[in-house]
Amino acid sequence: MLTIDRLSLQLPLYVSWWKREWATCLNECSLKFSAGEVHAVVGASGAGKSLLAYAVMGLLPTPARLSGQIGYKGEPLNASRQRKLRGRELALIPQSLNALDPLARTKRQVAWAAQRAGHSSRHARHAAQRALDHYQLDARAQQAYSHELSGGMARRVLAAMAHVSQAQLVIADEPTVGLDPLHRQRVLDALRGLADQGKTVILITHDLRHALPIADRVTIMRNGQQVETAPARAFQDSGASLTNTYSQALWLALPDNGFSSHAVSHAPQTEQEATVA
Ligand SMILES: Nc1ncnc2c1ncn2[C@@H]1O[C@H](COP(=O)(O)OP(=O)(O)OP(=O)(O)O)[C@@H](O)[C@H]1O
Ligand code: NI
Repeated sequence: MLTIDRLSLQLPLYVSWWKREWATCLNECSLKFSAGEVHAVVGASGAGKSLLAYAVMGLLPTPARLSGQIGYKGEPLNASRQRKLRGRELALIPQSLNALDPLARTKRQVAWAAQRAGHSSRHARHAAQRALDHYQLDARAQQAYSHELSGGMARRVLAAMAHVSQAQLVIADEPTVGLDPLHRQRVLDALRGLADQGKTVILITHDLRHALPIADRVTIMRNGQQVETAPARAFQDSGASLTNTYSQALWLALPDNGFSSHAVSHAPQTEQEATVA
């Protein structure tokens, strides 16, 4: 469905106002995402998760140096295809709440997302209403402008927009940050539901604990590199079937597993270090 092959990304880093260097933000990432699965991409802040999402959607900042291949349904996903499919076949629930249009009320904004996906305007209004109800956005929230919404409400509006897009591929970038447990569960269940309908769902999160119950596979990222891709069931007991010490440390650091956060910060960066350690 979606294949990422040796994707590397460098972005400019201004070491002083006249001197620009290129910082490697993604380093030879190769990933495959299949229809019908929730594939979680998990890593600490700055690991490169959002940039991976932007690279797939064609929303990287410029200038950027990108190498490697991205394929979608067997064909290269180039810039013109990304433009054509974005908001239709490819949907992103962005991490930043600034993605909401400050000049449109909630309901209109969700209806636009549905219309963009190809619904007639009447259908779009219905689809928007269903999605808004699903995410428990009440009449007041539906009439509100984005600055009048709480962070958690705004995040649910973004989820509703992705929901109405009818996309084949949904990338949800930290979709549950700031949500209470009930709403978090609704969003996660909705993502699982999309995968069960045969769609491809990429769940980006720093929280392995929330991802595991709905994920089929998990990719752990660190410092722009993909550390390991494993089935979600590998994250159990002592994590012995995980091949990488950092993935194991992330798993063991979860509160129910002994809470050894020391292990995460001291996990070796590379396999080479792991052998040395
Ligand atoms: N527009 C940009 N220009 C330069 N560097 C950037 C830009 N956006 C991100 N970076 C750098 O790329 C790295 C990865 O960023 P990214 O946003 O993908 O991390 P992330 O894994 O999504 O983190 P978080 O969990 O905090 O959202 C970071 O070191 C960040 O500083
Ligand atoms: Ni991010």
